[in-house]
Amino acid sequence: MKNKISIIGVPMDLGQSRRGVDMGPSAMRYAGAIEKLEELDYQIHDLGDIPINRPDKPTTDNSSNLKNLAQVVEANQKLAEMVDKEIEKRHFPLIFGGDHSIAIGSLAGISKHYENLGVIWYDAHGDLNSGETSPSGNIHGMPLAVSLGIGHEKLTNILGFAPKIKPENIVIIGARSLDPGERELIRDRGIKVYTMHELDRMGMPKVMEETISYLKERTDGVHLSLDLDGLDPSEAPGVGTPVIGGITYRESHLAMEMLEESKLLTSAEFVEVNPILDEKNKTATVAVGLMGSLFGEKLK
Ligand SMILES: NC(=[NH2+])NCCC[C@H](N)C(=O)O
Ligand SMILES: [Mn+2]
Ligand SMILES: [Mn+2]
Repeated sequence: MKNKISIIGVPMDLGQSRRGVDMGPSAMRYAGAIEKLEELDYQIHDLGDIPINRPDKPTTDNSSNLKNLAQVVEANQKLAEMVDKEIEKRHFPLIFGGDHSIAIGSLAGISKHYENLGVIWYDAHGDLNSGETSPSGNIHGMPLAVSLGIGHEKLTNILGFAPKIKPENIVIIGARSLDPGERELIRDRGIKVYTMHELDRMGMPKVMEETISYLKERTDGVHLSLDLDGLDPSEAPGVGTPVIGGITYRESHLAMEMLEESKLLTSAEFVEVNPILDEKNKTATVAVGLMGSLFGEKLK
């Protein structure tokens, strides 16, 4: 029997302020995501895109500085419910963003099914802000904190429980732009982080070996949340918050291949692809290439 992957597109751009990232799911489909996974002999269930309620102009909640809070909550609620159902059917959820605020819904739906869900956060950023520490009010800078139960109650309490994950089950890879409040949280909660400094010193093979054995010991499922801005902007230019000095294309493929070999992953998402800021759909193409490695494309 073929393994089943359920693809859910989330055309969300309300978690940040640059338009176009809502076209990420189409860009990845256009770059051949479905065909690639089918070639790798998976049975694909493409559930299409979740409808997003778009306000005429950006809204800010009176009780907080969070932008478009109501719409972000609504979309993540829907996403969480869909992900939950797919896992119940024993399908592997693969989510296409959209900005990174959608990880709130993914993690809500997934974490219902695990005691100790592990999370690999492949990103230039920590996304560990809350309303109090955020420099921008953009919810895409908050999903990892929200999943730890930190932040606005409407976000932390999606599906009616919090927290979704434990700090010791998180590994951040590729960080190079952390706000002061995020650094504090990482220190206080003991979150494992491989910054670009560690990547340079240790190399990707060692970083992934350590990540895999660390998560293998303590988790019963692992979600990969891959923000394309984790890669260097020369190789993935179509992102809203690029930071130079990132992970290379080759290192990223190796990371995906090592994850595939580990058989640890139980869900994944690819986020922050913005075709308007891209060069000829390069970033979506990189994302689809990485999916290939993650799902077993290599010469054996
Ligand atoms: N998912 C992302 N690209 N996040 C970028 C966050 C940038 C910054 N730390 C903020 O809170 O606004
Ligand atoms: Mn990022
Ligand atoms: Mn991110």
